Amino acid sequence: MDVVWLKKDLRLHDHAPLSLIATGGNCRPCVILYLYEPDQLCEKTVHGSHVAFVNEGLVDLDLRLSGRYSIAGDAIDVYRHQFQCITVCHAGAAFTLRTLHQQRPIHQILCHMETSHLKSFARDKAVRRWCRSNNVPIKEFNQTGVTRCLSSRDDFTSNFNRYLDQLMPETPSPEQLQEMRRRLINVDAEGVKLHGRCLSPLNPADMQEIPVEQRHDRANRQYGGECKALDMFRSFLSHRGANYSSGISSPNTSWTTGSRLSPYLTWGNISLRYVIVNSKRKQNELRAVKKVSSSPSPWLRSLASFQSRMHWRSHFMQKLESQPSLEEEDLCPTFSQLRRQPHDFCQEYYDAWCQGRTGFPFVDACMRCLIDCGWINFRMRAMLVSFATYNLWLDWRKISCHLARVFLDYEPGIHYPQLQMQAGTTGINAMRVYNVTKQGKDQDPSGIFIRRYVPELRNVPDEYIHEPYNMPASVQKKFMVTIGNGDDKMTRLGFQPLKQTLSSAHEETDDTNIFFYPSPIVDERSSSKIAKDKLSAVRKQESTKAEAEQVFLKHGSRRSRGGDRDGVKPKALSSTAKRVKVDKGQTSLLSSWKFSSQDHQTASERNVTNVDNNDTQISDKKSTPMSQFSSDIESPQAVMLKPGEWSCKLCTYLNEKPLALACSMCGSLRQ
Ligand SMILES: Cc1cc2nc3c(=O)[nH]c(=O)nc-3n(C[C@H](O)[C@H](O)[C@H](O)COP(=O)(O)OP(=O)(O)OC[C@H]3O[C@@H](n4cnc5c(N)ncnc54)[C@H](O)[C@@H]3O)c2cc1C
Repeated sequence: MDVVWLKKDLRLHDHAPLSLIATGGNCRPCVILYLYEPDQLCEKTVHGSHVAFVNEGLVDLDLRLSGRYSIAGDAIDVYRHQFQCITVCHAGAAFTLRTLHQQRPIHQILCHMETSHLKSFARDKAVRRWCRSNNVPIKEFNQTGVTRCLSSRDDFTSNFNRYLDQLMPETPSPEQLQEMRRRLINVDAEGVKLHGRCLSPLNPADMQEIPVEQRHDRANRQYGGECKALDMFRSFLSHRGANYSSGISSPNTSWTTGSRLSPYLTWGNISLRYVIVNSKRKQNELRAVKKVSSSPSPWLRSLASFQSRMHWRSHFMQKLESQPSLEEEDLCPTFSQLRRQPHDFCQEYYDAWCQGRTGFPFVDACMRCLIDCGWINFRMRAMLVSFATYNLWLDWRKISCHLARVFLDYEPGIHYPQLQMQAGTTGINAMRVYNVTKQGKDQDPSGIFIRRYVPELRNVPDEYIHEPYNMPASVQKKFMVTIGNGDDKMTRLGFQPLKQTLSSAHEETDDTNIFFYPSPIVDERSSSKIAKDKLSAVRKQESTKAEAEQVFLKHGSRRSRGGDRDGVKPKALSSTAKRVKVDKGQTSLLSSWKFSSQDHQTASERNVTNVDNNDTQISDKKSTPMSQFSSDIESPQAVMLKPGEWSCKLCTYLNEKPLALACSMCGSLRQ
C-alpha cells in the first residue's frame, strides 16, 4: 500500500502526494496518515492555538476528501468530527510507520519536504533511516521553494523560479476522490493495530506533552482550514490588497490591507505556489487594464510588493534549511558573547515584556495584541524584538520561544533568521534599532491601537497616550489613571532590575476605579545607546568582518545581472561599496568591510540603522519584481526623491550620490 504522510500541508490544492494517489492511475490501497507526534508537541515553541488551528485544517481536509464538504469553517464542531478518510494517531512517526509496515507492507511513502526546527529535522532523519533499512521508498515533494542540499547560494533564485514554473499538481475531482476512497484502507475495520488511534481531533487542553499554561487557545485568532485560507486570499485579491503597500506599516491598517495568509501558509492550508501564481495572474490582468486606462491604481505596486514578500519567505527558509543550527547559534559567531554575560538576563524585564507591561504603551499594545489573537504585522514584530534585544538587552534565544508561541504563524524558517536579523547577530545586516515611542506616534498617532489593547490608558488624552509617564499628577487624577508608583526611577544604566509595581499594573481597583499602568521599565534613549555601542564594538572587529563574509557567501541574497540572476559575488560587492553612509548615519556591515581607514572612523560612528529614518526614506515604489528580489529589508513607505537621489533596484536604499555607479548600501551595480 501507499502512505500519504500529512504534515504541514493540510489542503487539497497543489498537493503532490494527494494528487498522485488520487489522479496518478495506480490502483494500490492507500492510507492518508496524520500524526500528533509527542516528540514534536513537547517542543517549547508549541502552543494550544497552533494545535487548535491544525485541527481545523484537518477537519476541513477530511471533509473534502470524504466528499462531505457542504458546510465549512467555523460552523463545524471540530471536536465532534469523526475522521472518515484521514487515519490519525497520537504517536511518533518512525514508530507508527514501522507498526503499519509490519501489518500491511508499505510500498512507498509520499509526503512534503519540511524545513523546520531541529527536532523535526531529527524526526525526518529517523524516518529516512528507517525507510532505508526497510527498503521503503520515501518521496518528499517541495512545497516551499527551498532547495535541499543547496551547494551554492548563487543557485537559490534560479531553483526557486524553476519550482514556480513547474505545473501545479492536479487537484483531484469529486470522481477521482470517490475512486480513491474505494482504495483507502480502514485500519480499524481491517484489524490493523495502531498505537494512539484518534477517531476525532485531539483537544490541546488534554495534551500532556504541552505545559498546562500553554494548552489554551487564543480568543481572537484566525480560523484554520483550506476553505478559510482560500476565502482570505480571494478577499485580498478582490479588494483588501489594493492598499497593501501603504497600509503595511501600521498595526491598524495592516490588519485588513495585509494578506493575513501567514498562518495558512505555515500550516499548509494554502500553497506558496498557488498564491504566487494567482497574484501574478491578477497582476497581468491589471497591466492589461492599465494599457487602456490612464487612471493610476495602487494595485500594481501592492502586488509587486506582496510578491516580493512571498519570495522573502523562501529566501529566509533557505537559511534554516542550509544551516539548521541557526535555531540555537548566532549566524555570525563573534556575537555569541553578547547578551550572555552573567548579569545580562533580567527576569523582571523578560516577564514585563512577555506580558505587555513594560510601561511603553505601543510595545505593550503589540504584545497584548499577539497574546489575544496570535498575529501582528512585520514592523511591530521587528519592533518587539528590537526593544527586547536592545533596550532590555535580552538574548534572542531567551525570547524566541515566547514569540513562537504567540505567533499563530510560527514558521521556524522565517522566525529564527528574522530574530537574529533584528537582534543584530547575522553580521550581514544593518543594525535595526527601533525608537518605540516614535513608532507609536507614527503608526498609531491617536492611540486607537493602544487604547484597544491597553485599556488602562483608554481615558488618557491623545497628547499623553504615547508617553503617559509625562502626565502631571493632576491630569492623572482627572483621568483616573496612575502611572507607576511614584518611587520607581528609570535606572537602566548598569541594567539593575527595577523595583516596579508590575503586579499592580493593569488592574482596576474596585473602590476607586483608578487604573494603574507601569512607568517605563528602562530609559529608552540611554538603553538604546548602551546596546548600540556594545554591538558596534563587536561589528568593528576584524574577526567579525571575516565571519560576516562567510555568512554572506552562505546566506546573503544575490542580485540579478544580465542573464545571470544570482551572479554577484562579494568581490564585486567589495569593490563597489566604497562608502557606507546610510541615511542619517547608518551603515551596512557588508559594505563596511572595505572602508579606508580614514572613512572608518566616520562610518563606525554611524554604524546604526535608525529604522524610523530608514523606513520613511525607502521607497516601496522601487521594490523589485519577484524574480529580481534580493532584499531582507522591509521597504514600506512611498517617498519623494530629492534631486539627484536614486533608489537601488535591489535593496531600495536611497542613494544620495547622483553619479554613483553602485549602491552604497548593498554594493550592487546601478541599473
Ligand atoms: C522577529 C520576526 C519573526 C517573524 N516570524 C514569522 C513567523 O514565524 N512566521 C511568518 O509567517 N512570518 C514571520 N515573520 C514575518 C512577517 O512578520 C509575517 O510573515 C507577516 O507579518 C505575516 O502577515 P501577512 O500574512 O499579512 O503578511 P503579508 O505582508 O501579506 O506577506 C505575505 C506573506 O509573505 C511572507 N512574508 C511577509 N513578510 C515576510 C518577511 N519579512 N520575511 C519572510 N517572509 C515574509 C509571509 O509568508 C506572509 O504571509 C516574522 C517577522 C519578524 C520581524
